Amino acid sequence: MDSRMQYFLVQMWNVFWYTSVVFIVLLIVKYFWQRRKLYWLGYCLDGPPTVFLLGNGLIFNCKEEVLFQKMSNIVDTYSSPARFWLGPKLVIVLKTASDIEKVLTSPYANDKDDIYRFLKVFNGLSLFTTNGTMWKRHRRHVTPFLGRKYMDSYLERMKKNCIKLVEKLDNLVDKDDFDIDHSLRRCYNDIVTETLTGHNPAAQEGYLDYFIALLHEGYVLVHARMMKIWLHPDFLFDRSSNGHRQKFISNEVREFFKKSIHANKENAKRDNEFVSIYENLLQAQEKNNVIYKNDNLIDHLVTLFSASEDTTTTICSFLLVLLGMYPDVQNRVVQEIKDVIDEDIENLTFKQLTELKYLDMCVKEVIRLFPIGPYILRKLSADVNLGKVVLPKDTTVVLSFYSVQRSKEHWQKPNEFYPEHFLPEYASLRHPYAFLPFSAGPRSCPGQIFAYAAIKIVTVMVLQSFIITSKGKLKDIKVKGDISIRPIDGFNLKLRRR
Ligand code: HEM
Repeated sequence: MDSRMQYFLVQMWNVFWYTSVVFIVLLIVKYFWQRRKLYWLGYCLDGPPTVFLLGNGLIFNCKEEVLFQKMSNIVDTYSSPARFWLGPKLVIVLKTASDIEKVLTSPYANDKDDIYRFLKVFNGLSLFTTNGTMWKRHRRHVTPFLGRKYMDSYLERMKKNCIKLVEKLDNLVDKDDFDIDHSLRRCYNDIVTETLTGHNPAAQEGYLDYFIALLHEGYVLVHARMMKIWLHPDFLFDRSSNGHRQKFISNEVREFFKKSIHANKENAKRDNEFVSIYENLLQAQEKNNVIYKNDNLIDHLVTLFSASEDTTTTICSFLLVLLGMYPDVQNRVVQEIKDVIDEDIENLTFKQLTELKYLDMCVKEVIRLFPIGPYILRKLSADVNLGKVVLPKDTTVVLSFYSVQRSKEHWQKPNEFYPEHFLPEYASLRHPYAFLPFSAGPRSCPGQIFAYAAIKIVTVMVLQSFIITSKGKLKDIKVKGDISIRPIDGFNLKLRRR
């Protein structure tokens, strides 16, 4: 190769190299520009003056009085166009019942924060991931089928699966401590899938263990992405091994629902009494195609499934472990079950479940201590007046339900398992926004009736057959948080035949 040719090639290489560098820099600038509002500068009301990292931003924790003095400055700065466009997103963490009430009753706090976009990979366009009119349409479409009217029919399916659960647990009687989460998760996967699609996937026979493990991996990936700034760029994440894995899991989940719907159609001739949520959604869509048009009902199924399977399993596991730690409470629940239902599970109705008032108090106390959604994020679509200060449009508010549900101001024994917190005489005096496990307002959880029914029926049937014992006390439970809160050491307990 002569020297001119060599010179030419070197120059070409340099051009290629510098163009690539400029191109990559431009891509990074474009990404940061587009996503600039995903970087937080936050202020947390009511707390010692510390700084902590929440997901992808710094939150300055300071005393409420100090913050409100500073607040007018902050709000003025954010109202200036330069800071508004160039500065990081403004995040305010609210921890008091009255502040949370003002946000949740405002018509300008119904939109989810941008960070929920990472759920789209699983949930598509559905309740979790949409805002505005599209969200309203989905909400009107889905919520009726989670109402009281349908509970007796769902209860029949729940009972059948609980009978199987009791059979399976019978093999573990008098054995060493074991983690109840595994058996409950299988049971709730059967309950939820059957309610949603009409098909029972036989999770309790072990047919779904691989799928359950995949699901958990999927939840962990989504949560990690929400929390870690370096996993945010789609361009990089989609090409990473985690990105490929997430896509694979998402496809598997969707395939699972398509197969379940198909399997139910095959079985429909044998059992045509039960109408699944999918069939109801389909009928409603056919009747009101213009209003309810959603290209993919699978998005709704995946959303309802992911919203219910893990939450009910986790809360019920916490409840059984706590009943094992507090035998007096367990005995009271057992007595109440005898009084209201006796042994007559076959004829058990949804109404009877609602009459189990003490069990209800126990479930509430567990969700108070371990709220599955310890905080939620909303983006304000207009200024919201907190009284002391006006939060500007586009602020992200973090509503910390965990703080308010453990606050001395509202609870006699904030860090203890004390179902009496929910005695009507105490509950009626409490601030209505001091207990918000299902959030409140138009975007509150539409599945709470279903959740209470599913948790109560499993507890009733387990307690009718077994005495639970678990070691330690509430204070010994150390929790970790991924997409839900769960104990680091698992939900360990021991069973004896009752
Ligand atoms: C103990 C169980 C449960 C708890 C503690 C719980 C809690 C919550 C909370 C706090 C929210 C608000 C989230 C936010 O605004 O970011 C929510 C939303 C939601 N939940 Fe639940 N949930 C539970 C069970 C269920 C069940 C069983 C279903 C369905 C059958 C369900 C379906 C949903 C849906 C679809 C939303 C989104 C609502 C919307 O944005 O319009 N949840 N849940």
